[in-house]
Amino acid sequence: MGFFDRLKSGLSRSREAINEIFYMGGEVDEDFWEDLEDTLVMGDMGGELAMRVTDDLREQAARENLNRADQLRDALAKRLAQEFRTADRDPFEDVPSCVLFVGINGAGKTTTVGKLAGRARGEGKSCLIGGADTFRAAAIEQLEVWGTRAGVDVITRERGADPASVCYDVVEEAEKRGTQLVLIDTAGRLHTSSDLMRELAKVVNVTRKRCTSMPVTVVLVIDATTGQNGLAQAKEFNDALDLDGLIVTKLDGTAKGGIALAISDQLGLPIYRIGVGESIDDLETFDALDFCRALVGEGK
Ligand SMILES: Nc1nc2c(ncn2[C@@H]2O[C@H](COP(=O)(O)OP(=O)(O)OP(=O)(O)O)[C@@H](O)[C@H]2O)c(=O)[nH]1
Repeated sequence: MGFFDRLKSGLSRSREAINEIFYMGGEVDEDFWEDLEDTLVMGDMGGELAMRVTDDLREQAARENLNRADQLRDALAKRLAQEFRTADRDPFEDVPSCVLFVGINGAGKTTTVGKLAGRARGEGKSCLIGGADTFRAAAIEQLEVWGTRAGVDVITRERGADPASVCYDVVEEAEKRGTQLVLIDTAGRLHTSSDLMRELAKVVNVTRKRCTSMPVTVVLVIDATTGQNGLAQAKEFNDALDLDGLIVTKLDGTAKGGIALAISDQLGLPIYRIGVGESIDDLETFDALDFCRALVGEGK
């Protein structure tokens, strides 16, 4: 299955709900607008965004005399796409670059680091992975497996070592080697644990301070299937770490997809990549219009 089909299949829950209103009568009436707004809210986009988008589309329909639902489908995708923030810079393309990955347990950080390292090597970029998850021996092993798969060296320390010191080591080694892309995996943590968040802030600050030779980007990896709770998570991480952007994983799963939009919009953060599967190639550059067409049902 190609990337777009995977994304479409992952977003089928949201799309089916939207399909229902588009197929219902055909003629746009008051019920259509109400149903549209409700469906967007149910798709995890949040009430304010759903209202704003519905109101704008309603004005457009009146202005352009679009009175059949099927005429509005692509207009909806285009309108939703405008809500995503765009990135000034792509931290995986514009090298040299150092990227720190943060997020709750199981969000997909390690997998994403592995996929990005594989992609970088495929493009002929030099890459180094830092394993700053020193809490779990299994986490270090998992990262090493990904490093071997991608053909990229992993710098880490023994279990229990200070994670900030790993960042220090990996930046030093990257500078010595002239590495183009540094990817640092951190330990998963609950956004509600203030001690762990403080420790993570230290890791981020040490890296930002130590790494003067290249820009440091802090990326929150978020599992799209977490629904509305994802927004609360993202807010906590952003408050503690001043995030630069997002990677949304598991969009091939049973995600509603709207949460990606809600977070990007509310926190003003771009989405750099999306994860659409577990294997090394299942990562794509985010394209807002493609994403919204998969969500709304107007595929390429
Ligand atoms: N379907 C699907 N599964 C994914 C995706 N990304 C990651 N996973 C799976 O999610 C699970 C957790 O991924 P990890 O990369 O270990 O997550 P993590 O954030 O590093 O987890 P911690 O080390 O506990 O913090 C694994 O089983 C991955 O294969 C994705 O885009 N799609």
